[in-house]
Amino acid sequence: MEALQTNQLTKTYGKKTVVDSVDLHIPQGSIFGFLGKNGAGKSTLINMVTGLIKPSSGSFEVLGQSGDRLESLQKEIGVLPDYSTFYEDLTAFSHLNYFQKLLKQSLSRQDILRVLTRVGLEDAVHVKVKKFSFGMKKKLGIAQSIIHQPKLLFLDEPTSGVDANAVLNIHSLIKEIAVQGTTIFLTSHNLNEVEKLCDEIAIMNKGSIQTQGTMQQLREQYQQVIIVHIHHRSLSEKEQTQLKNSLTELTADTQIAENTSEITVQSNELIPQVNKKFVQQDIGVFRLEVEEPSLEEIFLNLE
Ligand SMILES: Nc1ncnc2c1ncn2[C@@H]1O[C@H](COP(=O)(O)OP(=O)(O)OP(=O)(O)O)[C@@H](O)[C@H]1O
Repeated sequence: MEALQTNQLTKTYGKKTVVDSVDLHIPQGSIFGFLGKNGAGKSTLINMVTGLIKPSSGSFEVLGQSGDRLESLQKEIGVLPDYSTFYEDLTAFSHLNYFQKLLKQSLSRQDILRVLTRVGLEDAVHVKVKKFSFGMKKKLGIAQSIIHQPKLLFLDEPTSGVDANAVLNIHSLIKEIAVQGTTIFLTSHNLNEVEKLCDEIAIMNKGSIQTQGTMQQLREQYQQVIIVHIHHRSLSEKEQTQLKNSLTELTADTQIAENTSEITVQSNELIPQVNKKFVQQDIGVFRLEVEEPSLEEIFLNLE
């Protein structure tokens, strides 16, 4: 069973198709990263699969149940929307307490305090939400989305607007929740965050899924060249020229220098052959580092 599956899911507004025949398969227990430029259709897709808006066509299943019967699954799903609204006159504690009762949970005072501590709001338990900063509201939104220990958690931009320390805390919280078996659907414009946290990534563009896979699969699919940094023994100018000449047929670009050289090749298979050229010329290699493209580079090169 998959945590979420969409089949040709589509949403149109008038003549504009903002989500176009999307097929997504999200395995249970994964941290799934969902990316796309502003206006790509991410929130619209999330709003459909969390029951906020109705699809124009297509279908979806959440935790093995048809999307038509989403009400029965509300206790299994947690959502941190792109902007949360709160009862400003309630304290953080009262807010969560009210919310857990809405979800028909029976959490003790200690349970609620534990959740507030987990998101880093232990010093604001009795502070009214209207006095909260943006980052504190974000943390309260996360607390609200996890209070009932959902099996599937949608986090839309969980770290935007929070300070660096809180970002790290939220990242460890996300990993911890995933280890406990919750599937996480993470939308973020922070590509480093997605690269660091997610098992699988989908990139949406103009309503369609442009690409989907693990970071390694995306690298293989979109990597245009591979840059290898080779740290070697000191080379004389003559040796540098000889080495450069011997590498011409293997490499797209070579930057040979006295102690470290940068070799650009078209595929991974060429790396051992490059290494062999060093060995043949009796050039000891101390370290060989392969530079991999970041998700940011892949994302920026798409389209
Ligand atoms: N209720 C609506 N009526 C008409 N058009 C809408 C409606 N909601 C969204 N859209 C349009 O659908 C497109 C996708 O919007 P959506 O909010 O899903 O994008 P997004 O990928 O979440 O963007 P962002 O990263 O900025 O949050 C946009 O062009 C938006 O203007």
